[in-house]
Amino acid sequence: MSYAVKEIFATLQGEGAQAGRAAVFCRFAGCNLWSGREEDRAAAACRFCDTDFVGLDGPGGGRFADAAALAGAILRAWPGGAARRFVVVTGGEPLLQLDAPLIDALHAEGFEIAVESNGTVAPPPGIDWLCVSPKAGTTLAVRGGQELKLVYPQPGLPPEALDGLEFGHRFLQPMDGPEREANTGAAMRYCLEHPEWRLSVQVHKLVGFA
Ligand SMILES: C[S@@+](CC[C@H](N)C(=O)[O-])C[C@H]1O[C@@H](n2cnc3c(N)ncnc32)[C@H](O)[C@@H]1O
Ligand SMILES: Nc1nc2[nH]cc(C(=O)O)c2c(=O)[nH]1
Ligand code: SF4
Ligand SMILES: [Mg+2]
Repeated sequence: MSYAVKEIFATLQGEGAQAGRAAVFCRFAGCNLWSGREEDRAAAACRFCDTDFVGLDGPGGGRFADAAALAGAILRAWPGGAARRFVVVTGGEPLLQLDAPLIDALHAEGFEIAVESNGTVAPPPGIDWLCVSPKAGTTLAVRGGQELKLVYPQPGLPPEALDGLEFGHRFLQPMDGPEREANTGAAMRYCLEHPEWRLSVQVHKLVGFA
């Protein structure tokens, strides 16, 4: 299978339990919950997205003919040596494209593989760190993983609705947008009253990196 990739770049993970860790980000093009076009946002299943995942035109983006070609591009973007190689596969919705050949090729290059998913698509085996960020009104195809990261607040999806899921870490990530400050305060209050949840601030936006 070929892969449609918006961008590949190295930066620090800005969110969740791995925040601060060096990573190559591989952002796949396309999502099943929004076309990515502003004129479609109001009618989309996911309406608060902060990301441009349309097209192949970002830094390092393009169409990759096979897993070896994409894993090679990801390795070339890794700034460090052989130790602690870490790739964050995101999008768009990465589980529309991430498959066993790419997982095997990245593992063969020594990468630990993290995935950022909306949880509506069943993951292939072999992912080392699965972060699921559920979206109100959608049906989860995933019941567990390493990290649950709920954008907060979401009308129709209170944190309590996710009580039965099996994740090692639970984060509330304040919804960015015009209400970010108020949403951060609300998320803090929820975490204080429900200590099984922790706050995930999007460090890259605060510090000003990608
Ligand atoms: C752009 S998404 C891509 C991965 C996948 N489609 C998903 O939604 O999890 C990456 C992360 O950003 C979060 N996110 C998107 N828009 C956001 C916003 N406006 N404020 C805070 N987090 C946001 C998502 O919930 C997800 O955890
Ligand atoms: N620094 C940084 N950390 C991130 N963690 C998840 C991101 C994403 O867009 O999936 C992201 C991102 O876009 N930048
Ligand atoms: S599911 Fe993820 S990539 Fe898709 S629109 Fe929502 S936040 Fe953006
Ligand atoms: Mg982002």
